[in-house]
Amino acid sequence: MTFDYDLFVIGSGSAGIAACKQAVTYGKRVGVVEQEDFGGTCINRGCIPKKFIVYAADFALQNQVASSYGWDNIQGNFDWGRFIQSVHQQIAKRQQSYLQKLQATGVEMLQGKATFVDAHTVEISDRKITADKIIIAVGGEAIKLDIPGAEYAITSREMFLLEQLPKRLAIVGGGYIGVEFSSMMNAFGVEVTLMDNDELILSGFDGDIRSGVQSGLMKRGIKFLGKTTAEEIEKTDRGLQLTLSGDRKTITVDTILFATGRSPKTKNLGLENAGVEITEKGAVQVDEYSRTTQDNIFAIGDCTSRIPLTPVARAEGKAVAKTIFDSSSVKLDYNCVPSAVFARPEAASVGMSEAKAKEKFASVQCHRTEFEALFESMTEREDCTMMKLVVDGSSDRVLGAHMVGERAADIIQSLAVAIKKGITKHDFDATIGIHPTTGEEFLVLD
Ligand SMILES: Cc1cc2nc3c(=O)[nH]c(=O)nc-3n(C[C@H](O)[C@H](O)[C@H](O)COP(=O)(O)OP(=O)(O)OC[C@H]3O[C@@H](n4cnc5c(N)ncnc54)[C@H](O)[C@@H]3O)c2cc1C
Ligand SMILES: NC(=O)c1ccc[n+]([C@@H]2O[C@H](COP(=O)([O-])OP(=O)(O)OC[C@H]3O[C@@H](n4cnc5c(N)ncnc54)[C@H](O)[C@@H]3O)[C@@H](O)[C@H]2O)c1
Repeated sequence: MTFDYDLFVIGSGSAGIAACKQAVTYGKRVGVVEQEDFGGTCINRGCIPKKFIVYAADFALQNQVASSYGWDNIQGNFDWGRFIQSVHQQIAKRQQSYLQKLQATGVEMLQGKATFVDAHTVEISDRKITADKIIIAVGGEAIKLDIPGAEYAITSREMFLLEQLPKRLAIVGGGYIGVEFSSMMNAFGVEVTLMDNDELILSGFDGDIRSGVQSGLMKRGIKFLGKTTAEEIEKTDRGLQLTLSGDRKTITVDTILFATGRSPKTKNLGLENAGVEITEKGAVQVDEYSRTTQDNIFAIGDCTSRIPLTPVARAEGKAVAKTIFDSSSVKLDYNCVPSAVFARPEAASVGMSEAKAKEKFASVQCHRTEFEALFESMTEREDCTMMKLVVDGSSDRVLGAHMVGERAADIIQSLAVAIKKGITKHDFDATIGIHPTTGEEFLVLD
């Protein structure tokens, strides 16, 4: 049987594009379909626009302490409308260059919503295309709580479309998105109330990261409500009235952000027509080679709910194209995937948390420090830096590294290479640092 494509990819996000780019290197006929903006979440409404907002917010934070460094009369006027417009222009420019580069590789790009007709056929509008192999890379979407008045709340997607900053913002969910937006919005002067089901923010991270970031946010005036969720939203003439769980107290705000996680975008994709099964939570069921329950169909990225991060999505895309078209199957190693929370204070981690390590190893040693960074010592701000190495006591191998503080993401990124390679605490001690930096403190931990 002949097909229109050797490989057809549904979804042009980080995962789908990486798969396309790798597949064309084998001289294959590759097509990709996108129902929204090419490039997916990361470049259009995720990591990239978010990082621009982090940079904008940093000016506000630096301005607050500039007088400690001899600066007078720092201008304090921030024009969100002008700024967010520039962000969208920058995104459009990046998207254009992204599209041109992809087109140049010979990948055919189609616009529209794809649904499966059968295991080799996909329908896009009224057109049917056939492919030998198909990759599902449809990503995820924010979960909206099912509570009365939920229609008045927004998700991270709409945060990038705000025409003006709210005066009062409530954020439900203290994970990556809730913490990052509470940090950015607080820097712009927005009154932020953050809440989470759990006692501490950032579930899944090492305990010292959770408490370190939480106390850093609270010192900056963010109000945190632990073991709390939203039960009801009502629109009043004073704003949005949010009823909290527990004692059913209410708070009134201008904007409510739901940031309680994301779910795979697998509904209405016709997966049942193709024999592709999903898990209870809607993720496409895959094996370690990203194969679905149908032989010729694969799934990668956020829609598989493995580790929903851009670099992982990209790596899965590359690996699956190699598995499909190279002679050997490529199994991705999910150990030591670093990640960061771009809040202020910033936090980053790689490898095992102290709690995880203690579950797995008989003897675990933690080497930890907490100090005031050089930059902060000239100011009256009380930001604290925390660094921690989790070490297997019997082999001296470093199992995890965790940091809260300036440049945590970049520092942990570099340590990730060494830790993945099996570096020991002795190797850290034997390495000479760069002075004066924050990172050098990882090399002198007691
Ligand atoms: C606010 C926010 C900030 C983030 N920040 C970071 C960060 O700093 N670092 C990081 O590593 N990760 C971050 N992430 C996560 C990261 O964006 C995702 O892990 C990554 O984009 C996943 O890529 P993907 O290709 O799996 O999915 P996506 O990028 O979501 O791409 C899926 C694409 O498929 C398309 N699609 C869906 N269904 C169909 C269909 N039926 N037909 C055609 N097209 C379809 C969608 O329109 C979408 O464009 C962030 C996410 C959010 C929401
Ligand atoms: N810097 C980054 O790499 C980055 C940034 C943003 C998003 N992301 C990715 O996007 C994904 C989604 O982010 P997210 O922040 O929406 O999810 P998340 O899973 O990181 O956090 C969700 C939080 O909401 C809480 N929660 C769940 N239900 C709740 C409820 N009903 N009431 C109150 N709290 C509730 C959870 O305890 C958790 O702390 C992340 O898992 C991450 O992979 C990454």
